[in-house]
Amino acid sequence: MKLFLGMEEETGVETLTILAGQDKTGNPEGFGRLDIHKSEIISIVGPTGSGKSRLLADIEWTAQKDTPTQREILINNESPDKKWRFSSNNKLVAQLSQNMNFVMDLSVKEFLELHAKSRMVEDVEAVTEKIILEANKLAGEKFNLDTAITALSGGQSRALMIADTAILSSSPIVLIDEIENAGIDRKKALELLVSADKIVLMATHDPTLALIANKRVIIKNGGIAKIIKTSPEEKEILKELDKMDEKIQKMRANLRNGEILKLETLKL
Ligand SMILES: Nc1ncnc2c1ncn2[C@@H]1O[C@H](COP(=O)(O)OP(=O)(O)OP(=O)(O)O)[C@@H](O)[C@H]1O
Repeated sequence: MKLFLGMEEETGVETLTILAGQDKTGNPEGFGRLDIHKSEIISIVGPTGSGKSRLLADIEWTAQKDTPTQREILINNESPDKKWRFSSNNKLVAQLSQNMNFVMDLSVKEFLELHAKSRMVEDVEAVTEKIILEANKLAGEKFNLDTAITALSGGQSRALMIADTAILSSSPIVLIDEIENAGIDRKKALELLVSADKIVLMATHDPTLALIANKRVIIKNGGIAKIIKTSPEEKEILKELDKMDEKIQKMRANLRNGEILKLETLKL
């Protein structure tokens, strides 16, 4: 990717491996190992309290049988270097969640420039413009470089963070905890992250998101009960769900613009 030229990028993570541990009762998990590759999306599903966030936390901490689940995380087939655990500059994992607020008094431009400079980007201007372009593709209402980051809406902040993570962050792994109501185009957000060679793990209950992944991890009682490959039939279902989603999005936009909803929108 052109934008990465000249940056001390290349974190070199090809695979993330999860080696099975135990569930809350101490029984072994229902799988042996899971290898996840660059540009792959894995979804994580399971009831409330079943352990989805715990799995994300195990990955973030690169667990070495030292968490309640006894799982082990490998990077490129090896026990990860300590640098991933303790470096703030070279983080393995970027987290995206529903709650994202800025507290600094900066414009979007100043914020992105600061980050770009810290990443030693050569053409700061081109990169900041690219991020805002991509962020505006994800957000409902457009914003510009002069907008104060504290003035961004929840959806705009998340759009900005996702575009920033995809384009500027060196973290090869992105963990997403429930972005159902994030007020952004979630599908485009995932496409953007995956096109930047990230490994994406996403806890979700939304079928239009869960089925984008080629595999989904089923969590029960604190353990991975099984790993399901998304079937061709499910991919067909996803296409239909996307059509429904498009109609819902259209009506959402109509509502936002103060329009009266029309039955014909359903027939599009
Ligand atoms: N294998 C395990 N052994 C022991 N404790 C576990 C295990 N897995 C999860 N837990 C604990 O169970 C609790 C609930 O797990 P967690 O918060 O990950 O659930 P969740 O699926 O993310 O829930 P929600 O959907 O409500 O966010 C946490 O305190 C977590 O540390």
